[in-house]
Amino acid sequence: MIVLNNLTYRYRKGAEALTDVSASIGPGIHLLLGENGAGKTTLLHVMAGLLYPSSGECLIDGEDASRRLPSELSRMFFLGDNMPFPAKTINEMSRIHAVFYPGFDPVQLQENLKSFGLTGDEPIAKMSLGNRHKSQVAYALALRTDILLLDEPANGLDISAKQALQSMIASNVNEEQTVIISTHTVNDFTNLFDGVIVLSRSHMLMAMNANEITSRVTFTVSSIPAVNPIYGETRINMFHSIVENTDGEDSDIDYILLYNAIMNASSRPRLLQLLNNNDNEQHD
Ligand SMILES: Nc1ncnc2c1ncn2[C@@H]1O[C@H](COP(=O)(O)OP(=O)(O)OP(=O)(O)O)[C@@H](O)[C@H]1O
Repeated sequence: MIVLNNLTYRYRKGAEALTDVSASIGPGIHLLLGENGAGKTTLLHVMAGLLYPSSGECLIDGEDASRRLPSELSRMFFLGDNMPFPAKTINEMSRIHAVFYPGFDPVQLQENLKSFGLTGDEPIAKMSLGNRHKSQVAYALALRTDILLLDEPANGLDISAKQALQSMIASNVNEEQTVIISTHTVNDFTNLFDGVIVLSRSHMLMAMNANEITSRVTFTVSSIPAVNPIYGETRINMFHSIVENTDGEDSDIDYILLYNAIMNASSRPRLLQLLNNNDNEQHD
């Protein structure tokens, strides 16, 4: 469980990147959304213990992330966008680095690499950006850490690699793992998420389980406008809406619609009121 308690982070030469952020994030695959500069990468860095909060705290299973205890570091992996790997190849990386991760599965690594058409022996320095990214994501998933933080994992991947990545995440991640994926391209990962976290302008707008969301609101698509929608958009002559869930039926979350609704100043108050109707920010 990742617990954020009134977490604030201010860069020395910059504005506040996280302001009084609180949430509890449990096992599952969580989508992290927010506009450019919202604070997503900063949040992932704080969770990984790479940045220390200016105030408040980030607890990973009760341990302060900023202490970077070796026992905790071996349970977590952060894959940043364009992160340098200290090895010539992914296979070398697995020999010198994966030893620190007790859950590492070398067979899984080879399977992951194969689904991207890679062997792991390609020199990282000579790989294209997309292929480097593929091999790094394949490696990160095979480490099987309890906490996995992925910053824009689909960046630079071609269409078929994005599809392979989605199936890889679905098949690699088990129920006990907590995976947070920051992305601007939600459609690269359909039907993958157990929860969603939205940051905007350094503030946490929501951190909720998918089933909590669908128990409170319903996502509809119809040829006529919905009655009393919380938020709606017209896409190719169809009305896509978020309405209050009054019949208890689950619907599939349209993450783009949800994000647009929460970023819209008119719909946000009613949406948040419905979503938080028990004032519970639990996200486990
Ligand atoms: N090293 C830094 N020094 C000063 N300010 C920074 C630094 N890194 C980020 N910031 C600022 O902190 C805020 C949050 O940045 P962050 O990179 O966390 O946002 P983000 O949501 O990941 O954005 P993006 O989607 O564009 O990657 C922004 O205002 C950014 O300009």
